[in-house]
Amino acid sequence: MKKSILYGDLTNLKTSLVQRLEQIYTYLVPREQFSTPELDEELLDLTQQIGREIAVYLNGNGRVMAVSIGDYATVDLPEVGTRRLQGLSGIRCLHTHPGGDSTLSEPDISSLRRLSFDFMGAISKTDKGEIFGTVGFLTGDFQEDGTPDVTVVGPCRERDLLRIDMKRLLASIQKKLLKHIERRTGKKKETALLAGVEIESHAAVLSIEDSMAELQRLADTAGAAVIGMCIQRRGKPDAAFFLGRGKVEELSLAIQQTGATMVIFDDELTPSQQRNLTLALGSKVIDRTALILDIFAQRARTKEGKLQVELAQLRYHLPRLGGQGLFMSRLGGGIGARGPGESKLELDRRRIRKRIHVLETQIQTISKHRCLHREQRKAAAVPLVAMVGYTNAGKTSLLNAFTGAAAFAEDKLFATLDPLTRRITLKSGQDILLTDTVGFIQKLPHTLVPAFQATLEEVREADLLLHVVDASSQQYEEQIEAVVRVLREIQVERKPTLYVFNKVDLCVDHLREQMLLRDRDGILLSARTGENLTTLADRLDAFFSERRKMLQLLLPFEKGRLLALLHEKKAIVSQEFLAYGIRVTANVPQNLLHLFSEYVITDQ
Ligand SMILES: Nc1nc2c(ncn2[C@@H]2O[C@H](COP(=O)(O)OP(=O)(O)OP(=O)(O)O)[C@@H](O)[C@H]2O)c(=O)[nH]1
Ligand SMILES: [Mg+2]
Repeated sequence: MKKSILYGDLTNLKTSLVQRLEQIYTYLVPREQFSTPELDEELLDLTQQIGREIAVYLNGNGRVMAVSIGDYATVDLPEVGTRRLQGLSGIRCLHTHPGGDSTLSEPDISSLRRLSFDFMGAISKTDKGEIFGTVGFLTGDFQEDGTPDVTVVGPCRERDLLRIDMKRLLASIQKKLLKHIERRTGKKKETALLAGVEIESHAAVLSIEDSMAELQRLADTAGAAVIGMCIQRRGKPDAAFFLGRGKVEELSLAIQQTGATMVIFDDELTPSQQRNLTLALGSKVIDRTALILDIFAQRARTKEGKLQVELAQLRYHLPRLGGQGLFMSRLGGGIGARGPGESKLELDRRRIRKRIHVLETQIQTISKHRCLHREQRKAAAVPLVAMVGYTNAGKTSLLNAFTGAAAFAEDKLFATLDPLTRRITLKSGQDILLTDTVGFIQKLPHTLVPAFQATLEEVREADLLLHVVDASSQQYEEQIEAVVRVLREIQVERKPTLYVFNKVDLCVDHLREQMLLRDRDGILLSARTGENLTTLADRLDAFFSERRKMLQLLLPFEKGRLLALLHEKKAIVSQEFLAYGIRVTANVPQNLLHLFSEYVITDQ
């Protein structure tokens, strides 16, 4: 089920109109086309009824990503504007003009430039009911001061605009833009085509379109520009080529036309599929796993993180070396060659096995150290709260907002790889440790799950999980589902969990807010604006105080340290110094109980 957020000015709109506006999310536009007559008709009819302009943002698959009402230029879209310096943004903007004039305005042109839209289109209806449109593109050339050149087609009749082959036109603009970037930065940017198979019988959590959109974000995060994609529906993937032969030929042609430097497959390829495809396509072929490994390699920070990534890379590449050794491993590498494992990938199999062994030993040693750390922490009895959640949900931002720490947050997938932990003192005096974790994703390849044991171990140890959800995402249900599945895999799905719906500043729909909380114990907040952060702190406080137990204790005098600990936790209800020790009534936090078990007189 899809949820639809409407952006912008919804004041005084009848429910029936709001519903119709939400239905716009169900429209699909073929990639070759400017728009469809049905979509144009509906947009213009709605515009007439509400007297405001409507803007629709479409992604490369022709799916509607966002709908905004009113002056679209002021809408701060979450997904737009993050792919600068990549050439075109992959986002098309189509909007209506309430009057009969479809000419592009100055602000239209300037947002086209600023956000590198694939195109900026405007449509309007004349008094006679005819639809006219205008569309502006970047040309791929630049003025002397660096301003991108723009060309405008129209105003002309809708049917003439529908004749433009958008796919081809945009591919040629993109090619030009990337050349320009290459000249300016001196770096050749990897350009990628994406390929995916929709398995007919498969009950996937994400639709193939959403899965491909996620793959595109992953590619983007890894630093490759996506210049096209192909999807095939099949009973099952082809054993030798993953795709059908016809599709492989089509891809090969697309590589020649677009000059793409690599193809990224949405699923894990077998070593032989990868080999066959590399030879058939004559270009670099990687899969989702290799792409994620590549991102992990770029972003691992701690020693353990780096070792884990190198280990996963070597394990992934070992069966792929095949008889062709070096040649394949170079072609099969990630985006650019980089990461801790990069130079080592060129070793031969025997040496790779040896290196794997060394890494395993090193990781074991570090993991033992961490155990020790944990033991110390248990003794210090500070409860651990672990933030889990889909990648990009805002976990790191929340940790920052909560602690003022400058942990690394950015609008990329997998910004955090290694667990980051901060100590926080709540109002009641209760200390907690709040730990950030790597984001989960749908289709996280199984082989990578153990590679992130470091993160998962923290989750296993936690007293409470904060499941952070991007409330502004259309796919939030699917994302929750994907996270819960991983939690189940590591057997922690029964841990006490508090849902934190983040980014409510981007949600304008209050019905949606109610829906989010309907059957979950949760809080709506915004790490960005700070809204409701104190509620979260209060909830944490309440959680840990509820988990206390009232005890009567008799502490020997020499256990003054334990008495001090109870004071520090504000746990003491009464205390009395007797001849043979101290009698204490205390509200002892759950996680400290083990320290007092031998001194309990009565528990209530
Ligand atoms: N509007 C808005 N944006 C937010 C909010 N919280 C986070 N963001 C943005 O969302 C993006 C992702 O935030 P991160 O904190 O890096 O997300 P994360 O869950 O740690 O991501 P990974 O480490 O990749 O799993 C960043 O661009 C943040 O600025 C919020 O409350 N409101
Ligand atoms: Mg993060």
